[in-house]
Amino acid sequence: ATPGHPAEAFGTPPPPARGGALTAVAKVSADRLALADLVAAAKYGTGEPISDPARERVVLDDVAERSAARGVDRRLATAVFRDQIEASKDVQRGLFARWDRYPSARPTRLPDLAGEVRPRLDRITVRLLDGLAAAERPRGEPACTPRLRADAVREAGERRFDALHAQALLRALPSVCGA
Ligand SMILES: C=C(O[C@@H]1C=C(C(=O)O)C=C[C@H]1O)C(=O)O
Repeated sequence: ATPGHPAEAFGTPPPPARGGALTAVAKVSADRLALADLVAAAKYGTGEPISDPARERVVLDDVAERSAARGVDRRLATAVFRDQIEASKDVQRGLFARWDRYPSARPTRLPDLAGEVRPRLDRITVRLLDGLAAAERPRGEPACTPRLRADAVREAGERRFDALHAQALLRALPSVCGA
């Protein structure tokens, strides 16, 4: 404690440390959301739908199986990934609308959805589940929601996310705290 520092003197708790388990969850979620740009680019102009329920089923089945192996509550894990998926689709819809309107902003490369992008998403699944396992304690604390929101806002700022991605990142996270 710094003698004479008013906050210390009155026992005000210090601000939450950065780099904690919830911060890591926000970072992995931002990594996943950044991939939505590649997903959108892989689908745009191909007739491939933004929403693919069969693929979502594969993702959620994978999550259910892997969560059990890590001791992460299966319903929690599934709820978190449902939010991740909705957030990804928000970004994809936003990008499609942008590209319809501004042809010069359209992607110049057609990424390979099955061969490149989905395998990258699958690797993030593992990281996010590990993150949820590591964040078990802070997830149950009352400060979870405000801390995670603050982490998401900071993460969006550091990555120079636009409003579309920043909103989607907030959309991706509430279920982490059981909301
Ligand atoms: C990311 C994709 O788009 C959507 C979002 C998904 C996800 O976030 O995992 C899965 C299926 C699609 O509904 C995809 O098709 O792979």
